[in-house]
Amino acid sequence: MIDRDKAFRTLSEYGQEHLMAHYDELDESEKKDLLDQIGIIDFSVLDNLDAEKNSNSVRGVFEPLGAVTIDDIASNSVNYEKTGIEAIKSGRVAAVLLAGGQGTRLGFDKPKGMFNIGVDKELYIFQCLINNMLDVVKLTGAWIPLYIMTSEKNHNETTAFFAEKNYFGYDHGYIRFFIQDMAPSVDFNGKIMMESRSRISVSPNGNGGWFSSLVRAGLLDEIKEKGVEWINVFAVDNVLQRIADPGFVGAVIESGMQSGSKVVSKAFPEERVGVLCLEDGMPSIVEYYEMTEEMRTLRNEKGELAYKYGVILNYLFNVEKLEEICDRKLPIHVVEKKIPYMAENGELIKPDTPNGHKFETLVLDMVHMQDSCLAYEVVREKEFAPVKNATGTDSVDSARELLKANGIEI
Ligand SMILES: CC(=O)N[C@H]1[C@@H](OP(=O)(O)O)O[C@H](CO)[C@@H](O)[C@@H]1O
Repeated sequence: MIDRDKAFRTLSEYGQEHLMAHYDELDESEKKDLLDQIGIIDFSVLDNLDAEKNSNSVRGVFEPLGAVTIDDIASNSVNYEKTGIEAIKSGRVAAVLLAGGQGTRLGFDKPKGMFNIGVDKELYIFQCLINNMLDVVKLTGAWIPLYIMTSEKNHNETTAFFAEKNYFGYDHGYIRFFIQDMAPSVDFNGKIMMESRSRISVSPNGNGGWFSSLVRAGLLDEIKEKGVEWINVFAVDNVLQRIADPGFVGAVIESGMQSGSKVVSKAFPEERVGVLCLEDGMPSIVEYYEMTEEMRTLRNEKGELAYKYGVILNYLFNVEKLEEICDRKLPIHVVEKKIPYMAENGELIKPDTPNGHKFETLVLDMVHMQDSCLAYEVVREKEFAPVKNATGTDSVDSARELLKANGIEI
């Protein structure tokens, strides 16, 4: 633990002395709690508030990137699957589930994966994902090591839930949990916010933090000891996605590329998915909110969207390459958010409009650090049912329809 003076020096270096304004009024355990938080926060992220204007907004020259299409895959599936099954059977494939988030946008104040998407029966989001993995376990006869990233906010609830549900039938010897690192939240003047007199406002540092958090948790050694070569990283919110999909794994291995990304053909220009493309000749993803109107709507000579391959947040990375790039800093995205904060009178306020910034690294920036990335096109109706909102597009309702259409009882 750092002492009071050291904490104060660190804060003054970054103009954040106000975090200790109430220090003398705190009891001993609160004092310790506050100093512990100051001790672990990486204050250097604050530098991005100025640097942001320069670094993240300057992008290279974009070009569309081709994919192995649904038709290509159909004609090579036997071959791809054979290669993928071999890799899975020999323990060369693991999976990482990004589950640090809460179900806030669904109106659900628990880990998102604990949301029950079932109608006539219980069917949790986590359960859908595990069931999808169990299909591959059945096919290959091999358990795929699964690493689940939680956050400080939802770790205890998530681990207790999995234990209570007996890991939904997955061999829990193959499941490990690790906690995502946190970053502080700031107001529009760059001052870190407080949630109470002894609690600094922090939030998970974006889904790009998964690899460094995994390394910090000491799990990379285990991954290497097991002989894992490929890691399939996937998001919690797509209940139809295939995980450690032998066809995808096999196609990436056969292609000789360093990484792979599952993609869908975008349904319409404004669809809220990032697009996989080339930036200065290297694979890159441009998020939906970063795309220019021209990039969103440009058509090729066939009349299709030029940037048509949307990512579904299901990537395959090579462990050796990840180790090589892990010392390189991922760009930090400064994102406007609604951040609960303590007012002058000590009351916790939950704002209705954005009132500050959070700092996030994004997994998609790791794609730009790869020499190559195979875009692997999947059938959206079969593999893409994102649960982002309570109703409407990409919602609980639309995901339920898609689950039913795929013969899954809900
Ligand atoms: C930072 C990140 O990984 N963003 C992802 C993620 O976006 P959301 O803003 O979380 O919906 O999921 C999309 C797929 O549902 C994917 O297209 C996009 O690239």
